[in-house]
Amino acid sequence: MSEARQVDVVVVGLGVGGEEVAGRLAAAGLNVIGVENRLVGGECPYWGCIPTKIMVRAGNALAEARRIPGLAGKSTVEPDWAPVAKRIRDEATDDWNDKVAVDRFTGKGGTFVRGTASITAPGRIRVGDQEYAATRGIVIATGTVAVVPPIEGLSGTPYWTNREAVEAATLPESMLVLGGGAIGCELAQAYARFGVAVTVIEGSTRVLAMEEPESSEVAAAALAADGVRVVTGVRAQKVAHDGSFQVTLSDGSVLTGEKLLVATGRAARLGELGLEHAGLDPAARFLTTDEWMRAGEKVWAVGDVTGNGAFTHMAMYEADVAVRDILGQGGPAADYRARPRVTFLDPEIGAVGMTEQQARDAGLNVRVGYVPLNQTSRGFIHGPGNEGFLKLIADADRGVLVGGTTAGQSGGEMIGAVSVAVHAEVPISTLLSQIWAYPTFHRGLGDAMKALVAS
Ligand SMILES: Cc1cc2nc3c(=O)[nH]c(=O)nc-3n(C[C@H](O)[C@H](O)[C@H](O)COP(=O)(O)OP(=O)(O)OC[C@H]3O[C@@H](n4cnc5c(N)ncnc54)[C@H](O)[C@@H]3O)c2cc1C
Ligand SMILES: NC(=O)c1ccc[n+]([C@@H]2O[C@H](COP(=O)([O-])OP(=O)(O)OC[C@H]3O[C@@H](n4cnc5c(N)ncnc54)[C@H](O)[C@@H]3O)[C@@H](O)[C@H]2O)c1
Repeated sequence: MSEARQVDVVVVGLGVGGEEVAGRLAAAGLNVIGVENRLVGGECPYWGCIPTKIMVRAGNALAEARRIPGLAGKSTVEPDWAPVAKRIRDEATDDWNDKVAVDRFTGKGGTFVRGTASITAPGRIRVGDQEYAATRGIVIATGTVAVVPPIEGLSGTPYWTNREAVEAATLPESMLVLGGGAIGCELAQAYARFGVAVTVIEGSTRVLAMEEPESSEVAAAALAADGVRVVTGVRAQKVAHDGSFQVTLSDGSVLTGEKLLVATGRAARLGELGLEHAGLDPAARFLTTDEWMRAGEKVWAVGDVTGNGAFTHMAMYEADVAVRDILGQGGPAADYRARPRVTFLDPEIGAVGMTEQQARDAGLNVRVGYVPLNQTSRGFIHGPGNEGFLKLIADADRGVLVGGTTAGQSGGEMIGAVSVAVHAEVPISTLLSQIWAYPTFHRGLGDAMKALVAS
């Protein structure tokens, strides 16, 4: 092994969070090593947000065209996956090539190392034969991978995760989806809109189980409207593959499909990082951090690996906090009260902060304002495709919103207004006196505010 190379910072994993940290520290003049064992940019641009939202955009165009009868005449829709696969391959991922992203990082003055990094001692990282001594510290941004549950027969089969589902140049005739969370639901609807016969198998009693129950109802109805079969409250017990998949469920029934997509959650793989050499627990599920993203002595962690919310905007947010801490710039520490999320179904389901149940569990004096979207002016105007609702959650004692859900057309955009209110703790009295443009979807938030104070 060659002698340890002295640097300021080593960033392990150059996904969304790591690339942001490494790039900004390098641009600030630090001597930064960025290590990535797959593609710089991580899951989001190559197998996550961007390609799946390209699918969603295409599927939504088909769905909107199918709404023309009754609204604007006749339509004939002939779905074709080829332009979607082409956009993903050529425009979004450069055929899964990260040269542009590597150049972006080195252009800021960083040193890129392709390989798998592990900690060998406090402040020390090894990649292959080279050791690095990081005087300022180490940033761990290694993300998560798809969880593959220990179901009998599954591991030996050619099941898909989000990666194969995103890389598919052609579509199967049928697909079973294990898991009705964000990944399962989004991919199920997108595939179904291109003619794939999709069945979602969700172990808990409802899809999108982390969100409001009303969100689960809207999501289940939307999937059903696109021909997706959703079975809930059953778990897969056995998987067999003989060209197609047979999945035996806990109620004894057997489902078949050409492909099987496993979308049962994500896990940080901490066991392979040598964390024990830095005084951290390699058996933990996630790396616990303080409000400055410090996981230990001269160790920071950002993104999915912290378990604070597996979203690109969370990785970027935590990266910003860590960078400011490393550079001694101060500013606000991490604050998770107004964590937004959007499930990109049609209708979109935006949410921020607490659900009603979370607020009740926290012992708050909860008030709820609820409005079905089709009872708002814009919902009525919109007609077909106007499913959804607006739900606001208030802490009546403090007179502020602590959460909300905006399900419907532009639900992901509408949640921005609720995010501001939760983040800035805008008094409900101020929100009530706000003027909401007519007839926008977001004007429904004014209706929900009135329903809240009347409740
Ligand atoms: C199908 C899908 C759709 C999604 N859609 C959305 C969405 O619409 N909106 C949203 O906000 N989020 C979405 N997400 C989540 C989003 O992709 C993640 O939250 C985000 O990528 C997390 O960034 P990260 O930097 O923490 O980790 P990652 O992007 O996972 O990057 C971590 C990187 O570290 C590398 N690495 C790991 N270990 C090592 C090691 N020892 N040495 C070197 N390199 C290593 C990995 O190869 C990886 O490239 C989606 C995810 C999936 C799977
Ligand atoms: N629009 C977005 O922002 C977006 C989109 C996709 C993914 N993501 C991120 O990625 C994360 C992971 O997504 P995900 O959908 O894989 O995970 P998830 O945790 O959101 O959902 C997994 C689902 O699988 C179910 N499940 C687990 N084991 C099962 C089994 N054996 N049989 C049947 N069902 C089972 C769970 O009950 C759960 O509902 C999300 O939580 C989110 O943070 C975000």
